[in-house]
Amino acid sequence: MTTSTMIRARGLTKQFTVKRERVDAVTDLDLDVEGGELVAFLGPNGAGKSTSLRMLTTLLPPTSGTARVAGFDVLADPAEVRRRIGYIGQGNSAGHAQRVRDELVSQGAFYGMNRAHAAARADELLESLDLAPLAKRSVTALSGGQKRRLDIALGLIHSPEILFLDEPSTGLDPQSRANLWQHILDLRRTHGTTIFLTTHYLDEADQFAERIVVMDHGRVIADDTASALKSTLAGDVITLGFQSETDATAARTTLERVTGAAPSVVSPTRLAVTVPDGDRVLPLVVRALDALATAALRQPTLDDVFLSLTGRSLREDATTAPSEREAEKVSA
Ligand SMILES: Nc1ncnc2c1ncn2[C@@H]1O[C@H](COP(=O)(O)OP(=O)(O)OP(=O)(O)O)[C@@H](O)[C@H]1O
Repeated sequence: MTTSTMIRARGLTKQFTVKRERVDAVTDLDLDVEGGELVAFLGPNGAGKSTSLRMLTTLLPPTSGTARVAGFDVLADPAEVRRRIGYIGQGNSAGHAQRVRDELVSQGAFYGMNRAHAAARADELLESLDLAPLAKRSVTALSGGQKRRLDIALGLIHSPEILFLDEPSTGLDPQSRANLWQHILDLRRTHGTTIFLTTHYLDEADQFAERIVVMDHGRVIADDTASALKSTLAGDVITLGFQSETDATAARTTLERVTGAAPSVVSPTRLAVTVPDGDRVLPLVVRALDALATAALRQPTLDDVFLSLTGRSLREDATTAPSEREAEKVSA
């Protein structure tokens, strides 16, 4: 482990037993994160992201395997790990009826900071997270986006070297999401904080994280930059919509013959196929398929990467059509 390695996990595994059945939540997680990296953990519901985060933050003991975070072993030295990390879970940590600034100062006291030090740090964070005008407001009177920013301030009060965020932007409107991301990026730029977060929003992971770790069924199935992951799918994605599941199923053989590529099932009535030269292939596909309802051509997204790795879509609502250059309607 080099001095700047912030996370080093080897064979990290967590099994739960639910009604005598074994649940393999995380299996053999190997992970190295260097100081200053911004890593996004992606995966469908139940993939094992939160369980991984909870093991790395000492909240959950692993069934087997090891992890060192900020230089300390999560099992042997949990207190040392906690001193050096911030963790913001899915629920709100900021839930009390205290005033915003008082909540921060109390949190500092929890970490053993003296009052003057905690107050000075609270003021610094209120400023950098755009919360200064709300310092005297009761926490319960904050909006969702403001509360999430306060959560982040609470996680940062003791100046951690690494910040873990579990779905920081879930439930926020697009403007608050963009604002929150601005703050996360600023933090990294100004303090060099290592940031490890989970998200369901593929677009924000694509845009902001320099490294994407994809998890499925408790295992890491991809780990690279967004552009490297997408470039493994060199070419264009043709997405086709059908009136019925029967039509979609019947079209698969023809589609494979015309394009020379195996189609993926996006939803019961939607197929996708990746081809090197979409402009040339799309008209051939449209001519060959009678029962086609919609056809669209676009660049690959992270969802296409997941689809090609697993045969399933990462979108929570896989039946929702993508907005990008959507559907030239070709037949009814
Ligand atoms: N305390 C627990 N007891 C039993 N099973 C659990 C427990 N916590 C998680 N699991 C199971 O472990 C698996 C992984 O769950 P986890 O919450 O880590 O997934 P996730 O990727 O974070 O999902 P989401 O995106 O929905 O938050 C799931 O099958 C889940 O039901």
